[in-house]
Amino acid sequence: MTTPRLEIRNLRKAFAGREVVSDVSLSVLPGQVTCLLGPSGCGKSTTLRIIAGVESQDSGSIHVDGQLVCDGLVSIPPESRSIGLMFQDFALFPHLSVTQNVAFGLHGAKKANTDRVSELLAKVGMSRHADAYPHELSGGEQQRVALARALAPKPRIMLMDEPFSGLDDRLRDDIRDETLEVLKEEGTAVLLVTHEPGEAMRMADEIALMRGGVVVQRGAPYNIYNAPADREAAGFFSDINVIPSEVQGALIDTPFGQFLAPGFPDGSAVDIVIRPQHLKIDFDRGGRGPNPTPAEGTAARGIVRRARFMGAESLVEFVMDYDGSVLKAQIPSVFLPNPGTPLWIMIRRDRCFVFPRN
Ligand SMILES: Nc1ncnc2c1ncn2[C@@H]1O[C@H](COP(=O)(O)OP(=O)(O)OP(=O)(O)O)[C@@H](O)[C@H]1O
Repeated sequence: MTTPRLEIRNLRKAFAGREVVSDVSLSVLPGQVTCLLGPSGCGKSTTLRIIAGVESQDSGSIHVDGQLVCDGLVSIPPESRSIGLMFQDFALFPHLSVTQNVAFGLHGAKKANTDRVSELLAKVGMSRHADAYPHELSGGEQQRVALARALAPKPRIMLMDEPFSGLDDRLRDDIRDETLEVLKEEGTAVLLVTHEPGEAMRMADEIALMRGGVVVQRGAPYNIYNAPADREAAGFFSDINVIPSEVQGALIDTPFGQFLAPGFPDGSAVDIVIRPQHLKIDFDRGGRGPNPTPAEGTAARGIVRRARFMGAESLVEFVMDYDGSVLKAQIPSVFLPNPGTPLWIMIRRDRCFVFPRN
């Protein structure tokens, strides 16, 4: 089994008696990108600062390549942890050129350093700006130099805290992809903090979903998206529809047909959760609606409340006949029915999640 490049066990940290990191454990393999994803204030940055060594934990341990970096007794200083940092306010040194910025953290033979700086500037596509000063560069170019600077000493681990949030949308996608390519080439283990699910899905080999100081789920983006641990985890990645229901005899009766609910006791309240792109829509056919199908179950009628064109898809909201609740459907084409139109909705049963109601 590969030794994790970074391993965190049972990390805890409280500020003024309030625990903001509660029992966080995770590991990152060499060459792997793990995203610490969660809403603002859930303790992501604090976790990162503890790993970097600029904050100390109350308990728990951190190992790098199997070696203890800190626990309650030992603490290796930040500069000896072989950790590169790239934060949102990645400020380059304004009075140093691009080359000098990248070379800043390098010690040892001058020739080797010059080669390393050239190699990295080539990798991040900044060779022709080697003699420029930061104020002469665009935001994206500064970001590339910051990446080269952080990678120059060949850190074993790179910690990145919302590193792309200062960039505009179009540029951000390009820089993310380029950054990922360089990090993979260098084989660095990366722990990246973000509150944006899209960024985590794009960058991560593994996502650690954090909430209230706790990692609630870890897994590959595909698995987290398609098998969320709970209703909040499902809702963090996209809009969700919730159909509140009750279990009787391991079955849930809904306007969309029966669902299996093995393991739930009789009378327990559950939520059936489905993402808007997994609703299917059919026409009214003078009130007859569609025939039930085994895969999609029974259809239920709703009245269009609003339809919006979103560019690549359309978003249609329905007020459902059965209880007046609102369901949202995302349709991958231009589909803009008028408000008041009756339509029928089926839900893809293989895409539904059943969670106990909190
Ligand atoms: N030095 C500190 N002293 C007191 N409270 C702190 C300190 N640092 C962080 N906190 C608190 O700890 C909680 C978690 O903060 P943290 O920065 O780790 O969250 P985050 O998930 O990174 O959020 P964001 O995405 O907004 O940065 C917040 O409520 C914050 O106010």
